[in-house]
Amino acid sequence: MKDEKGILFILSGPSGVGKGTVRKALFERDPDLAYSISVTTRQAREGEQNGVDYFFKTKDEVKKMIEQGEFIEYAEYVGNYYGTPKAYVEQTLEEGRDVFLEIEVQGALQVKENFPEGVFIFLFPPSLEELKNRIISRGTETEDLVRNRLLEAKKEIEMMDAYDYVVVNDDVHNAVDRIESIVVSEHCKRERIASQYKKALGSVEL
Ligand SMILES: Nc1nc2c(ncn2[C@@H]2O[C@H](COP(=O)(O)OP(=O)(O)O)[C@@H](O)[C@H]2O)c(=O)[nH]1
Ligand SMILES: Nc1ncnc2c1ncn2[C@@H]1O[C@H](COP(=O)(O)OP(=O)(O)O)[C@@H](O)[C@H]1O
Repeated sequence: MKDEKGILFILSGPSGVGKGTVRKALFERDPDLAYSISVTTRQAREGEQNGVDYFFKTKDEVKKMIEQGEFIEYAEYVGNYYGTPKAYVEQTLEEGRDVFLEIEVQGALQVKENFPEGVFIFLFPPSLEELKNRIISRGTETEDLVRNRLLEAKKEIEMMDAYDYVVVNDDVHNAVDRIESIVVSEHCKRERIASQYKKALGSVEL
């Protein structure tokens, strides 16, 4: 086990902005990062796997988990529940690994209350028009749901001042570069690197 706890990063932003795409590209580059798999009541999309993309549960199962305090945060989003299981996040941070949450804005604001030391990153679309194109091109939503998600997106963008960082997702590689820089600077800020050097200095005889 490492001496220091990992850092909790919260990647948030409107549906369709590219959170999933950017997070997957980031994890390919940095396999030491840990991803917290959320629980949801929504239907699995084609190709999605239980326990990989989400833990797919019924409404009753999720309500029970809420009652038993098993979530760090949860939110109802376009008719479904989404929540972050507490045990995995706490245990993984204790082990000294950085954990990423990929969640919508209401949930991110709840995390801020319970984990103020978390690092909050808002992924921003190059434009609302491009956001709409991305939701449509993904082809997972009906016309009504696209509209609901865009209405939600407008409200979510208004909340971006509550975040520590705003990253524009114009290009996936650029967005991942920016997020990697944030991870490095947060580690420097917490002097984890400096404290390792201090220990090494202490062992040198002058
Ligand atoms: N609050 C909260 N939001 C989540 C969680 N997991 C996923 N979400 C968000 O819920 C929204 C809808 O997710 P999903 O149905 O998978 O659609 P997509 O992200 O637009 O592909 C997205 O903004 C997700 O980031 C969670 O555990 N808690
Ligand atoms: N930088 C980008 N440029 C162009 N298309 C993108 C970019 N990032 C993501 N996309 C596309 O936008 C759509 C929505 O991305 P997704 O990762 O599912 O978003 P979210 O998880 O935020 O809902 C997908 O079709 C994805 O391939």
